[in-house]
Amino acid sequence: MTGSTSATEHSKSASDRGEGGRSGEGTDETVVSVRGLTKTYGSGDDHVLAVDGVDFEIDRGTVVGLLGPNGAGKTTAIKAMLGLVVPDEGSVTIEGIETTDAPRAVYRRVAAMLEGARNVYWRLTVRENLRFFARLGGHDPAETDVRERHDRLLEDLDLVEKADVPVNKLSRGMKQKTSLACTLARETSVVFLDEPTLGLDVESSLDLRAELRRLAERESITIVLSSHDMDVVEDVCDRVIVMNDGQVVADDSLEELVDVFRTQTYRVTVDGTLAPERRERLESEFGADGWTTVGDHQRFDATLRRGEDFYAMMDVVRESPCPLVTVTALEPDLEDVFLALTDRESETSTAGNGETEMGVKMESESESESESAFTSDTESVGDDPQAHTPTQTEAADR
Ligand SMILES: Nc1ncnc2c1ncn2[C@@H]1O[C@H](COP(=O)(O)OP(=O)(O)OP(=O)(O)O)[C@@H](O)[C@H]1O
Repeated sequence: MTGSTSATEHSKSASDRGEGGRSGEGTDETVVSVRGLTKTYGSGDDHVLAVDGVDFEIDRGTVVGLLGPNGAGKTTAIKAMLGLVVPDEGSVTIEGIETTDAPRAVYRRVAAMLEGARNVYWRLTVRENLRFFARLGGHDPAETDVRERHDRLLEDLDLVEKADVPVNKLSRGMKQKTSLACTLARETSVVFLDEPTLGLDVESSLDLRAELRRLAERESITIVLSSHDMDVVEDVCDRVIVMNDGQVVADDSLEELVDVFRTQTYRVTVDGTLAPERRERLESEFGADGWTTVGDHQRFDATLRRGEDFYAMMDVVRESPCPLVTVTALEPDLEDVFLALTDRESETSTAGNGETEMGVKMESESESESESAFTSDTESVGDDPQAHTPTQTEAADR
């Protein structure tokens, strides 16, 4: 895909300059290392190449946004990083430990919030949940440092007043915050978060973003998050990895990625109305969108994949009987970058809540390799959490 290639090339050159690209040889600070990761589901004609030779490294204390359209391979990559999927080829290490060699040692170093509020025990209070999840990870909740950690989480996530309230009596946003607090209830090196701000009001979302930044900056926790809320990604992430068709199509600092597209997003205004065929051509060849009519003028926006596309697009406009009025360079946002990279503008669906679906969805997964103990943290307990049967690892770790 042209757009992807061009952006990746930019990323690589930025990386060569040491300005933000992170792929390459690991360093002492490398916490997550993914090398040549390949995973195929099924076989024969029905096989799906979900992840295709993915490489990246993540340094300690970095907040990484893993983005990509539906089916891009994000979930599979995350599951491989958690040790829930066995790669066909390649390897994943967490703090130097191969996930396939020592899954239990890896579980102690990672935590994940994969299904939002569904991973906590609704009949237990917020504090009881925190204590439970700390114990699950081998920490004694009565120890001073664990207690202090829980108090701080309650404080930071504005849950102090609700600490002794059963989770099923909380609002959706508070459940979500409880879930995040439980994910952080024990000390780990890496935290994977799927849509961490989903369902939160603006204030809670901002609190949570601040907490994530604090965790990364003060506690050097490495965070990998997926979100379809580009504001969250722009606010919280140091770095963005974009996947498409099983491959990494961009991996760079947020600033570099947006910079790459800064000179490539335009608003074009013409006098009159372009013919439908010409409009269709601008849409299909240059991704024109945002069509608006203002008085006698019509305008559209386009984020171009290559510099030379600008001239080609202007030729299409100039061939029309509508005189060109203005062309303005626009400041792109991460969503423009994402759409240009993944070439999926027309395919990107809109969820019922009006938000664009770009994040990881974990809920419908059920596969043979996922029976590992890690799922204990992510088990859906719905309305009857007490019915939960501890898995082997829960029992072993208690
Ligand atoms: N258990 C499975 N069995 C067969 N195919 C699978 C399985 N899990 C994922 N796939 C396929 O692998 C590809 C990558 O899926 P994956 O879930 O990793 O992508 P994703 O980027 O997380 O997508 P989404 O955002 O929709 O969750 C898709 O084509 C998907 O249909």
